Amino acid sequence: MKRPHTVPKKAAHKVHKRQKVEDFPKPLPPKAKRRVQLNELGWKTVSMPDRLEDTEGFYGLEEIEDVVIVKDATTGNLTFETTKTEEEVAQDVEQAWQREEDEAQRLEKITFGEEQAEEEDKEAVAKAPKESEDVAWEGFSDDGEAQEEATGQSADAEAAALEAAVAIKEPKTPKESKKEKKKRKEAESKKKEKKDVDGGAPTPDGSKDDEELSGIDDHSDGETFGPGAFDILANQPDDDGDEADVSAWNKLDLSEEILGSLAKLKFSKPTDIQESTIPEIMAGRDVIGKASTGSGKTLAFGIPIVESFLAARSAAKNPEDKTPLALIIAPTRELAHQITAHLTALCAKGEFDAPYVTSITGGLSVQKQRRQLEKADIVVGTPGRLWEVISTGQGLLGKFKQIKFLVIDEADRLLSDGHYQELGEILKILERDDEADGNAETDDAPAVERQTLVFSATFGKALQQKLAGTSRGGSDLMSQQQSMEYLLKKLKFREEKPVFIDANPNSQMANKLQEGLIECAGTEKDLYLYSLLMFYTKKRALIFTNSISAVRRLTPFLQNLSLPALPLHSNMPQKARLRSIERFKERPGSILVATDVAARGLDIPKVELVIHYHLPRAADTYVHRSGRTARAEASGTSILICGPEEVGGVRRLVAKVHARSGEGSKPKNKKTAYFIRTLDIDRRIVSRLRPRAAISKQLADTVIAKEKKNTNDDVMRQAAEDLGIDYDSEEFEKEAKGKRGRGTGRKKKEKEASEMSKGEMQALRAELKGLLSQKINTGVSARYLTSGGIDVDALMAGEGNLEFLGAVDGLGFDDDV
Ligand SMILES: Nc1ncnc2c1ncn2[C@@H]1O[C@H](COP(=O)(O)OP(=O)(O)OP(=O)(O)O)[C@@H](O)[C@H]1O
Repeated sequence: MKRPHTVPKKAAHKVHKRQKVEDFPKPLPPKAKRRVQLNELGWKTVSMPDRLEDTEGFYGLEEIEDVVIVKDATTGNLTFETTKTEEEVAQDVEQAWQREEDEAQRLEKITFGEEQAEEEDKEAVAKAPKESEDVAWEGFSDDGEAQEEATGQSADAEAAALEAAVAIKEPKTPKESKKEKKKRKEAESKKKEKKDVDGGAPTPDGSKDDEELSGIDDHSDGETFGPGAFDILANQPDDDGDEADVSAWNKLDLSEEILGSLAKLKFSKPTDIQESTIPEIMAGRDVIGKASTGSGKTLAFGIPIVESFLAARSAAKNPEDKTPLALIIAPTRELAHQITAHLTALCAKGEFDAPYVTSITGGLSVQKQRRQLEKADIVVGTPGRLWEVISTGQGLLGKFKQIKFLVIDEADRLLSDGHYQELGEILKILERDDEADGNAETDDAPAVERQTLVFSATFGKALQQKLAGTSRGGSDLMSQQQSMEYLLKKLKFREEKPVFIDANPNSQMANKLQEGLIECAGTEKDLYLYSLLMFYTKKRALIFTNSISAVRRLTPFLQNLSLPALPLHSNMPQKARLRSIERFKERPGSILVATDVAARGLDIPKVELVIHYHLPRAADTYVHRSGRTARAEASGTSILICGPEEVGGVRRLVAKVHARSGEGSKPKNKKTAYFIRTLDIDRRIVSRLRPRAAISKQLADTVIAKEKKNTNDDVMRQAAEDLGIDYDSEEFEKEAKGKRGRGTGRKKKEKEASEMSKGEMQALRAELKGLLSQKINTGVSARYLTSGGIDVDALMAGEGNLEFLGAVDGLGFDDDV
């Protein structure tokens, strides 16, 4: 039996025609049939052609043998029966787990680039240093501006109002005391001694040891995805063996182990949010932390958790009684894996026994995750899978009730309507009084003093309201206060007043982000997207859409135009999601076309351009999407493509996002007129790109229509087989004809597209190839792609993209904002 779209087929008995009946051995008595649940069986994955996986039109196929579908004649309900014994089924399941583990390990090897390497030269590759695309990270500026913002907040009337709800703590830069200085000096000299003893000495071939090279300890279990997918910290430029001077961290009273890790990572100083939250968390306070995107919030809560792990090491328990120390909840799988990788990498750089950090997310085996939980110190997960695993596992409830840290990352998202349900269940069980429940399993569990830590770049409720919504009334202050009250209500903080730390009170957007918009007819967004990407060739770009179908359509549209586009959306199989991110990260100049599943938290180095193909549905989404670029010290650009009717909404949105900077729509600096600048694309160039864009769109639509038709046919055929009737697609279509309704025009187009012949498609591809080989030359006279952004010298010299005469930089933005 295959799922999702095949019916069970009994193995055909091949009987030799001339064989006599009496030659057969006596038939075995029929095996007893047992009713089974499909999700309890050991399904085998059916390999699919790459083409299908890449278009992401399928979820993948799995098959199972010896299972028949039984239909109840009266109710029509379907049940499933097998002749296998319980042991046989258990064996199948065990084998399925094994296959899954093997597959995960294989994937991980691909991630590390090891599979091919193994064939070529195992040893040489194992020793070779991994290439890092990153430039040295210089650390955050500690200049007066940030200080001013911070101190400005304390005097702010808003702060007084908020204080009613939470204890506000201003970010501060404490001066190093004599004691601290002494401690720092001691630590530094100890570190030096240690280095002198064991090291930093290169291995004979000049490379570093394996652990340091790999960056992330993957625990060899295949489910904590390794550096390839999320080598957040492994990207940091520490390959030269040098360590940074980390004396700027001393005021935070961190352990030598963590200081050692930070030195190796070359994180020479804490970011504002780290500096202000770490001491509070280490002092046992509940903390709500707000800071702009890419400002290091993960380590702001991660470092104190690891410190707590290190402090508790001596009180090691029997592994059987092991309980996780921290539970970190994030809204998406990718973010959960990234946080896991981030913390694992922090510890891998240190010289201590690292805590076991594991991800509990959908898309991977539940059983295996349960096993991993048994040894986990830090658990990072998405609410749905966490709830499933905790609530159905044995003894896990009691263990989780003893966690010492509960972290809600991207809290405004997780606590918003529509996402809260499963998180709410988790919170409920964590708070539940067992004695009242009579829950014997956890009666012995001691009451634990748990710290609750809540982080995000956006907290204002107004930011969550839809653009078209009613957010005009009420100031941002009110909404922020409301959202704090909301948080206090939903989360059971241990303290009456958790500390609220806003590291960037005057701005939600990253410092070095430049914002622009391009106006075009709604029907021409594809063309303008292509034009923009042609202009920005070689920039790593992230394109956001509001729907999965748009991702499915735009990816082949861009690929047909020879642009390296990759898809990312929540309906893709998990391994394909990870693969897309990995490729996006590896290949300079690649393009990720994504839904908002990529909007929050993802920390992919060197994303230089974010394009909003669809307008974000809410202002907070705009902040988070745009925050995928201009992270840490880097600069980046965010461009909205909008139809004429959308421009007003966009301006409102941007005004709202920048409202707290206190400048309204005043100029950001002398050169840039407003926070967001309208980009004046040269329409002549766009019109020269139109023919190729049109053909590419036609091809992409055709492929999708054909796939859709095939999938529909399969589904109909299965339904027909289940019902015991014949399915004839043409007959079915004839019957459907005449039933006219909404979407008939679209369906007609789809049908036409799905019927395009191979020859016609080949002809279109050839035509497109011809067009792509031509230069788009407008002559070097008037205006170019955008006013003021063209490097005319480069243009004259024929530099930049060969297919498209134009500079690749500029776009009328200033380099330093
Ligand atoms: N002290 C530091 N010095 C230098 N780099 C740092 C420091 N702390 C964190 N980073 C790096 O900064 C980047 C952004 O960190 P992180 O992902 O934690 O940001 P964030 O604030 O959680 O962003 P978002 O709001 O988008 O989730 C990461 O690549 C991380 O390795």
